[in-house]
Amino acid sequence: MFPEKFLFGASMAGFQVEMGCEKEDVDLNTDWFVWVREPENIITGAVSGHLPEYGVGYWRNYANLHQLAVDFGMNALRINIEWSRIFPKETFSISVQVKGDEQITEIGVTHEALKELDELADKNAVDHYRSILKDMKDRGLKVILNLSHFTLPLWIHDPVAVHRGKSTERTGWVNKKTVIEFAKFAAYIAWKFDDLVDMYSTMNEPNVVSQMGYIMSRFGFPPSYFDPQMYMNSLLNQAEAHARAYDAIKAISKKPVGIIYSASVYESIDNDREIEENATQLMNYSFLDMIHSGKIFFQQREDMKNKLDFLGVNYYTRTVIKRTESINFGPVSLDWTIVEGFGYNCQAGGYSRDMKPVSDFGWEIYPEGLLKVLKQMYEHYKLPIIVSENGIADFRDCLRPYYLVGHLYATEKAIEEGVDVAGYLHWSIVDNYEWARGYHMRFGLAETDYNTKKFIPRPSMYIFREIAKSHTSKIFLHYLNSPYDIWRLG
Ligand SMILES: OC[C@@H]1[C@@H](O)[C@H](O)[C@@H](O)c2[nH]c(CCc3ccccc3)c[n+]21
Repeated sequence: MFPEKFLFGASMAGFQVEMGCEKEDVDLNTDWFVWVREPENIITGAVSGHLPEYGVGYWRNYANLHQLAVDFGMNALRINIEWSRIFPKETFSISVQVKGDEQITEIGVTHEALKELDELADKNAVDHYRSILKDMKDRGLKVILNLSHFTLPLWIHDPVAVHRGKSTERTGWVNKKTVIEFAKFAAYIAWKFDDLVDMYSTMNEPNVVSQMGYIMSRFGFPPSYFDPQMYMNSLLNQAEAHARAYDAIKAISKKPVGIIYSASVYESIDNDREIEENATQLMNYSFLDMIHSGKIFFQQREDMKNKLDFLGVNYYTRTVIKRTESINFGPVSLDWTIVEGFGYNCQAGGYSRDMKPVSDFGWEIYPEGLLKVLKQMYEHYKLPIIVSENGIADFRDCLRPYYLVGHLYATEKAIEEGVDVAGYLHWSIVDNYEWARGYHMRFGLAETDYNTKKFIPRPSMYIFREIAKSHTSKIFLHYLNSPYDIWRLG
């Protein structure tokens, strides 16, 4: 059974759902807004050519989406506040007390600084986000507020300039100054919204931002510039930014503050335990260790430890690896590589090499991996966990019922085996703008009609409601495993 207070909900991101109704709802001031319409990216196929301003329209029709959540058994939603909407212009001029330069160990945002930030802030955006969060609360939904979800204000990041190798100050998370500006933003959000927030997350998937930005530079994420040193700097700066934002929020709020991290389970094709441990350490633990134990690779930083009250774990599928001759790039060296035909690397709409079904996105259905990763993460950090993203791109909703039951069962089983899981947030409640893939990928429990902005619940959404109401996934186990024999969770 799921605990009485278990959070059943969904996650969303501002850039992926807000725009779509009126012209004035469009936020022109982010790196992603510019990136997805950059001609080079569209012509080369790096991005879909779809534009976010034709999307869900949540900025205007948030009440419908919140009511849909309530109607289908949800008691929580995760959304983020777009930094660029609150501060469309730079905040460098606001002075705060900063200790350290190479290593920023403390940032003091005084009340004076908050009032000055209030002068710069877009008051309509502040008020509008307050209406959105208040509407969630009024309908009995818990508010899980994330601050940064992939997008950065254009005054922080010029993705095309970086992509072209041009010299610019606006290098996003690679620039140390971004740590200070993010701490100001975090303090301001806590100051203006704390009465409407139940839990904070500082950022979504810092590891993905760095990996897709500076290593996997052919997957359409800004700035798609292969540079291992920039990869490392962006990771380290995001870890420091999290720690300073954690302190800034805690100076104002008593609510829990965590981070949302993209995790996978790393399985060797030939039972090579050593490379599984190496991959898990590098990909799942190395970033989070920085803000949990203060371990920055081989250095200890007291100002970075104990900066997590909970962990948001985003899990979609596994990663199968095999040993290789060590590959050294910059500060990182790998003795493993990813094997095609499993996990994220399958043929869309087909089957994995283990004959497990694969989504429209080419991701293998592997709920066993969620059970494993929840147990690994809890064993390693002993922190409360929320499954903050889990879902499948499946326009026809023919795989999602199996995916949903399998992963909710994995979550329920983890709880029964002693893991402190406080919630499950599906990705996502409605179809939305899928970054470099635009509207092609449909992750919604409900289908989005992008013409009418109506949401049509898919069959899976009724399954979600029954599980949320009965507080167990076991009512569906018998019906939703055998045809595909997807999982053996024991
Ligand atoms: O791709 C589905 C979702 C995105 O829509 C979310 O914004 C993002 O938080 C998120 N992360 C992941 C797993 C890592 C990943 C990110 C982007 C592309 C491919 C894999 C999947 N998703």
